[in-house]
Amino acid sequence: MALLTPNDLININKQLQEADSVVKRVTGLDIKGVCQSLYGTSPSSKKVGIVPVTSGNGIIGNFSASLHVITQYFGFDGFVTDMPDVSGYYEAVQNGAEIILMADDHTFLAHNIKNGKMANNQPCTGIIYAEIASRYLKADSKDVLVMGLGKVGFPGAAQLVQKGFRVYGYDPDARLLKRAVSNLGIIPFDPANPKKFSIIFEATPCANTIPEAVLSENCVLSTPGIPCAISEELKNKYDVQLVAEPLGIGTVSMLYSVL
Ligand SMILES: NC(=O)C1=CN([C@@H]2O[C@H](COP(=O)(O)OP(=O)(O)OC[C@H]3O[C@@H](n4cnc5c(N)ncnc54)[C@H](O)[C@@H]3O)[C@@H](O)[C@H]2O)C=CC1
Ligand SMILES: N[C@@H](CCCCNC(=O)[C@H]1CCC=N1)C(=O)O
Ligand SMILES: [Mg+2]
Repeated sequence: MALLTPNDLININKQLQEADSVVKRVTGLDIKGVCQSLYGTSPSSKKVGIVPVTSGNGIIGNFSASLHVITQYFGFDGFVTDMPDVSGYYEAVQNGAEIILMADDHTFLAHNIKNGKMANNQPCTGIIYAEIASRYLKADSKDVLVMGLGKVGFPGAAQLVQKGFRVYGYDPDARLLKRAVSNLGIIPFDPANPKKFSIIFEATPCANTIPEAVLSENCVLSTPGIPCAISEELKNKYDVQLVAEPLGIGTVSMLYSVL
């Protein structure tokens, strides 16, 4: 499980603002607008209880505080409980939380205790980053490249297939590539025989996963992957429209999916 570090989350509000302006440039919508079109739900100021969890590797510095900033940025009424774990959950419900946000080392969930809906961060992240990529106003074809077909990448690839794109996918894990080809009907991308794309979605925990040969001028790279999939040098050389943010875009996708 690739865990966030406090350093990934420094000044999350500025990171959200920067990501929002790229999303607007790429899709014509802001992040909230993409969520509304994805889930058909509208903005809400619902009370969100953020519960720190000490299990496993324990509390991650800046994590709960960042979730608080994220809920406020997107217009929800968030609060972080004083206590963690079971006591924190009890405190959140006692203080009127309608949605609970909490994460251990394996699962980051949003649970709407009023309507029973529950969301998992991994598919919600893949779906929204794929949706942003698919809405690139200047895309010159329906071809899209997906790098990484794991817990975030596979649901993102499924979203792109569902929206009628011609999805080329790659993962060095042959089992996962085979699963995506047989379950989603994607085209296995051959790194030895690359082609250029204007839309790329990446979801891997590795740097430099995007070969220069697939980059076209002004292409969109939509990636939740940490560290970033592309070097600053390549990003500048091709003027890549990079949509990348460590926590907030995936979280607001979870929140809108449980409204
Ligand atoms: N920004 C955000 O909001 C979020 C970011 N993440 C990050 O997204 C990344 C992916 O997370 P998961 O899908 O849960 O991990 P995962 O381990 O389930 O999947 C990652 C996949 O990438 C593949 N991969 C590795 N190198 C590759 C390469 N060169 N080309 C293509 N595929 C390659 C691996 O074989 C693996 O199947 C992690 O870095 C995680 O921290 C996860 C959730 C939210
Ligand atoms: N238990 C800790 C939070 C652990 C979160 C681990 N999961 C990740 O880092 C995932 C979530 C999005 C990106 N990576 C706390 O409450 O402070
Ligand atoms: Mg994110």
